[in-house]
Amino acid sequence: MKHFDLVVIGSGSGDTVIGDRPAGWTVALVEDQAVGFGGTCLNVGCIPSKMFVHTADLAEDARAANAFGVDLPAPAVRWLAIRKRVFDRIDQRSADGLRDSRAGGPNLTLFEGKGQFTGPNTLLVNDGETISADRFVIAAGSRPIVPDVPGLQDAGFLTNETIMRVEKLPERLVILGAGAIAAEFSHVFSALGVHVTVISRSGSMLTREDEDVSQLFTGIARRKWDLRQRREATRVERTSTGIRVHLRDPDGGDGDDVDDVESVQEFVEGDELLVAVGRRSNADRLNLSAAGVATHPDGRIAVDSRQRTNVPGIFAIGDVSSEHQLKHVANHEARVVAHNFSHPDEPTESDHRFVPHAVFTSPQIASVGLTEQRARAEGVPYVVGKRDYSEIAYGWAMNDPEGFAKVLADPQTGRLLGAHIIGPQASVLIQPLIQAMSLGQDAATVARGQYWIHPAMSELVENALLDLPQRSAKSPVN
Ligand SMILES: Cc1cc2nc3c(=O)[nH]c(=O)nc-3n(C[C@H](O)[C@H](O)[C@H](O)COP(=O)(O)OP(=O)(O)OC[C@H]3O[C@@H](n4cnc5c(N)ncnc54)[C@H](O)[C@@H]3O)c2cc1C
Ligand SMILES: NC(=O)c1ccc[n+]([C@@H]2O[C@H](COP(=O)([O-])OP(=O)(O)OC[C@H]3O[C@@H](n4cnc5c(N)ncnc54)[C@H](O)[C@@H]3O)[C@@H](O)[C@H]2O)c1
Repeated sequence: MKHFDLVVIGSGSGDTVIGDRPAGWTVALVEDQAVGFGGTCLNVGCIPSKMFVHTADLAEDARAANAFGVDLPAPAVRWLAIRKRVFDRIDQRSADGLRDSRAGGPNLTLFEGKGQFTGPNTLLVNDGETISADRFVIAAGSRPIVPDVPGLQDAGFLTNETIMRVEKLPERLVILGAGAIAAEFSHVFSALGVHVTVISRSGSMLTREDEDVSQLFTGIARRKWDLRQRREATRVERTSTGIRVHLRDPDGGDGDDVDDVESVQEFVEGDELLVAVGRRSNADRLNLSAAGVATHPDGRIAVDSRQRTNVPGIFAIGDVSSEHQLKHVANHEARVVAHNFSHPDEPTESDHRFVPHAVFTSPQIASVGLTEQRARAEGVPYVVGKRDYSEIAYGWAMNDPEGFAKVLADPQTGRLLGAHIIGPQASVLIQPLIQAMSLGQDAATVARGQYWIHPAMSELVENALLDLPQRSAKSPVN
């Protein structure tokens, strides 16, 4: 049996651990290429989706140009050219990674196949070879949840793993779910001219965002897409004209009422159906019971702040264990593990206090820290500052009528508790607020302790901070 200092399962964020491993360690990477070498973010997640989002933004801007006095023809969309631009780059990067890992190099061996534990120190690869190691890092990611809706499997559906590679742009797309993936792909496909229907179980889209953000975005979504609110899928069928999803009001009664509700015959139909109802940890693919690794009730591997599982020598990072299914969190956790391997006497811990995220839809959304509804529910005292894009000079330039930045601060200390932005470049604008929270700066220091370039869009952030009640503000500097 081959023995290694370290075995890493998963080539997504697991790759960072390998890159930063202590000199001289023998390492095995086990990867079954379920989504392509390099994992979700590279192949079927963040990176290709944002390349499509940028393309969609261009098409949307072209349609909006006449409001600025520039008349452009309606964009003609060449789907295969759009897809080729994205995947020529992605597939090359994935292939390069696979080639380099196959070539190995000093002390690196790639095992291509599915890894499953047979004990706390042993892993069976592809039902063939068993390898052993002193340490394991499980970076096995997550996969789309497929809800148990009658007819769904037979009718056929897309997930984030397949939708970006369809051969033909559908004329009509139905999306089940109203979270991050739904919001991003609704924007992508509607901007490319596809009729989009979104099925939301709750009354809103993006319900985990701050209530003001979710409410504004839901209103915008209703104008742009066929948003079916408070609806759940009861049955899916393929008809001669497409894929039909039968709907009912989730509060419309229990299962016995399905017939009554279906007699109303509410359904939506598309040429394609995207299922985007969340993602679940791949921990169940690893035969963890053989190693004795504990999991949470939702299936995620349980880890401590150093990413250690309950079994000595077994670590987990990223979507397989994290409550934040975000690439920057997976990367952070990978760096913590790698650091602690190299510096066992000066261990560091993962910092999940201020995890930001952005939803790259239209308008963009970015957020960090407490939402107002959570502050209320947890009884955290707070004050609010808010500024609309329409109140700052660059917002006039952009013609943005609705977007805003909202900050929550501690009324006593002036420390920021949360920040939420909806509007152009939200994902970039929020960064000084993430920095302030992470480095413990109070709102007044951030607002007045530096210059803000005039008339840049960042004045939105400055003005939201200045809108906080004065008691959390110190004397102005700039
Ligand atoms: C459509 C979409 C868009 C997203 N956009 C963003 C974004 O904009 N920003 C952001 O921060 N996050 C985004 N995310 C989330 C982000 O992609 C994930 O949080 C991140 O990729 C998780 O990385 P990971 O290393 O934990 O897992 P992965 O990258 O999924 O890596 C896991 C790897 O393990 C392999 N594997 C699994 N089980 C086994 C096994 N038993 N044996 C061998 N190999 C195995 C898999 O094949 C895979 O390659 C997005 C996700 C999706 C789906
Ligand atoms: N820009 C980004 O950072 C980004 C983009 C896309 C995805 N992601 C990551 O990927 C994860 C998965 O994205 P997602 O959009 O699939 O999940 P999500 O958790 O964001 O949203 C899931 C949606 O599905 C709904 N839902 C859940 N079960 C349902 C059911 N049985 N029937 C109908 N609706 C149901 C929920 O109410 C919610 O609206 C996200 O949580 C996020 O961490 C990140």
